[in-house]
Amino acid sequence: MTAPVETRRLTKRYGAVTAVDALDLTVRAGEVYGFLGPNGAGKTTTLRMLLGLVRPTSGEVRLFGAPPGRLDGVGALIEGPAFYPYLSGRDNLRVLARHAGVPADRIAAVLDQVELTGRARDRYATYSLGMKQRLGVAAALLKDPRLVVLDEPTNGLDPAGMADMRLLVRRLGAAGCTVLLSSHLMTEVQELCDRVGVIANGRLVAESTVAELRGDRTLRLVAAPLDAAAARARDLLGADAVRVTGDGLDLAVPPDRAAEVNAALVGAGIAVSELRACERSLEQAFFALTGGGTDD
Ligand SMILES: Nc1ncnc2c1ncn2[C@@H]1O[C@H](COP(=O)(O)OP(=O)(O)OP(=O)(O)O)[C@@H](O)[C@H]1O
Repeated sequence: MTAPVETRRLTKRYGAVTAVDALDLTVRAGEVYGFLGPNGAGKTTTLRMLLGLVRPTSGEVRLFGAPPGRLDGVGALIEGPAFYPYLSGRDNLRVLARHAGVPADRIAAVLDQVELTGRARDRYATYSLGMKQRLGVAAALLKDPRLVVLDEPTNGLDPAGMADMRLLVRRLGAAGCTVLLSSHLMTEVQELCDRVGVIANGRLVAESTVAELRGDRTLRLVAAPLDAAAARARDLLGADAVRVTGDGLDLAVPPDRAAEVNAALVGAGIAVSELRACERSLEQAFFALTGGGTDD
């Protein structure tokens, strides 16, 4: 097992509560992996087990093939970063770098990476929440890790802070760093991640690319009269492929059949006012998988 992250049947019980239930997940080198689930699904517990902060009840964790705990090559922001409020951002990083045996020249590099160079001399206490969070990422990057683990990195941030953090994650990914981030925000995962693991009630209910999870693209049709449109579409595409929803039809066929569908309906004297390709949002896919929701 040499993937950045691999778990086998990873399980954590707290008394009667099974927080994480036989989780098998794999994060591949170089990808941005989104760990998605509603509050209380078991995300934080899983990340803490990955980092060796919580001992699993059973099952196994391997980071780059090794047991967790030896954190070289792994950077993490898992609980709110703890910094000295009266020290500057740079001095806080100096303290951490000294403690971790990291050369001092890394400090300027990581400040630059998280775009805090201009505010590096200011006291931590004067930072916005987004800046505090970015300093937390800077601390996680000090050792130039191959894997970065971020627990809900945009949680509590305002829209601008969220945008900054997402840009930072994208840059890390583009630079070849493997990123594992948890989130309860589907739009965020959809936007940022190459692959996603969906967790509900401690169980992994899906692990795939965002595109695979959304499933096949289909056609959406609005036409009048709708009954006649449905009948003609069933003749053409088969009854199973046609579903009446709201004021239109969902057609479970690839979008490249749009011209053919349009010609058939117009030929039958039906007025087609809308015909477009559509894909499930990750949200719809998530509902379909879990029957539950997130806070998005
Ligand atoms: N130390 C603990 N003792 C008892 N129960 C715990 C403990 N830590 C977590 N749990 C329980 O385990 C379950 C999963 O919690 P966890 O924090 O991992 O979920 P999460 O997906 O990270 O949610 P959130 O986004 O709210 O943090 C919850 O039911 C939680 O109450």
